[in-house]
Amino acid sequence: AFTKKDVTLSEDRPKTLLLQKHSDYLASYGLNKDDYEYCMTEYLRMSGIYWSLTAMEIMNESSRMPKEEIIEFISSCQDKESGGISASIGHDPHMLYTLSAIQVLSMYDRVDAIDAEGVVRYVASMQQEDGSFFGDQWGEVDTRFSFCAVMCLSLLHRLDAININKAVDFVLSCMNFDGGFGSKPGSESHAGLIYCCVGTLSICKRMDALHADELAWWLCERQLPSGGLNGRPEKLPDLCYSWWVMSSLSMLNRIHWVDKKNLEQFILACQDPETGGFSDRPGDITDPFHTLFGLAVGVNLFLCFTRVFYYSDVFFANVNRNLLQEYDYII
Ligand SMILES: COc1ccc(S(=O)(=O)N2Cc3cc(-c4ccc(C=O)o4)ccc3N(Cc3cncn3C)C[C@H]2Cc2ccc(O)cc2)cc1
Ligand SMILES: [Zn+2]
Repeated sequence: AFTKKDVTLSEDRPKTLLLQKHSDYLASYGLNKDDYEYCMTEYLRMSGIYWSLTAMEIMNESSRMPKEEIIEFISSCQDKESGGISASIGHDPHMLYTLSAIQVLSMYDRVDAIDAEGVVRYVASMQQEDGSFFGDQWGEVDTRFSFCAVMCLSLLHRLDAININKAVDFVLSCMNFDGGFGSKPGSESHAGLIYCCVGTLSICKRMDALHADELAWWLCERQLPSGGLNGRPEKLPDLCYSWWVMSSLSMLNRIHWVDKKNLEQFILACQDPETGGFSDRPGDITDPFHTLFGLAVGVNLFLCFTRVFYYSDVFFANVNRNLLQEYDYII
């Protein structure tokens, strides 16, 4: 049966970045602790804080976030015994939330608020004989956790704590004939995992090992007539894939292979002028996750930043303030 493979953008879609709306949306997210979505996302709270803070930083509005409360929360989420950090108080430590915590503390320059050596010990303890990384004590392997490990240790200036060559060997063992990467050896190529693998190789200074042209070709093939990008062939476009694809292309210095004007339209159409925030596709419910990635790519594309747009830059969101001023985006 024929299934819809793209979306059509409506005429009355937003045509500019509604930055004040997004700032208000993120500032009020989580104020009402009984809010349904807030309660349902307790299991990823640490990452939710990271996504909201980074989005606010991109808009130069991070002063609206409760800094001291966040730092206190992170400190109480570190597991004293393993050194790892959990998504919420009383949850199990995990590589995903350990990275989010270190990214937030790095943005606040408050890594001193936790036992950094304990974090290093936890991350190193997750590396396996084949160079891969577990996500937590239960032993799930995924190239996402390779990225978490090297990004986290890079922020702590402690890459010496793991076997870099074996980490690189495992990532390369996940490369497919299309130049892309999956979660494990033999897994099909997926834009989110390509971002993790390219980011890992970039931090390990092994971009030479990539088949850059084949990979960039597969990435720019993600763009659909609506301007949006999907994560795999035959899938619907989804805003967050704009980030996974565009950041990967940026690291490959082939960002010009995508139709930016078309993509910009799709990104702006994913804004909700009522609630504020971005959703995965026009008309869906907005969330902090898609709001970060919509802003990260939107602000870059829309303001035509010349600077190379790297995974680490967006995490520090050291956005060029005067460029935002130039486009009178100061809110
Ligand atoms: C709504 O269903 C999901 C499915 C998976 C997840 S996830 O945690 O595995 N994850 C991140 C993610 C988060 C949200 C979300 C909603 C509210 C908040 C508050 O901060 O965040 C929503 C989706 C989402 N996904 C799922 C997704 C995104 N686009 C399409 N889908 C199906 C991504 C998912 C995997 C992930 C990606 C990056 C990352 O740093 C961590 C996890 C979360 C909700
Ligand atoms: Zn998405």
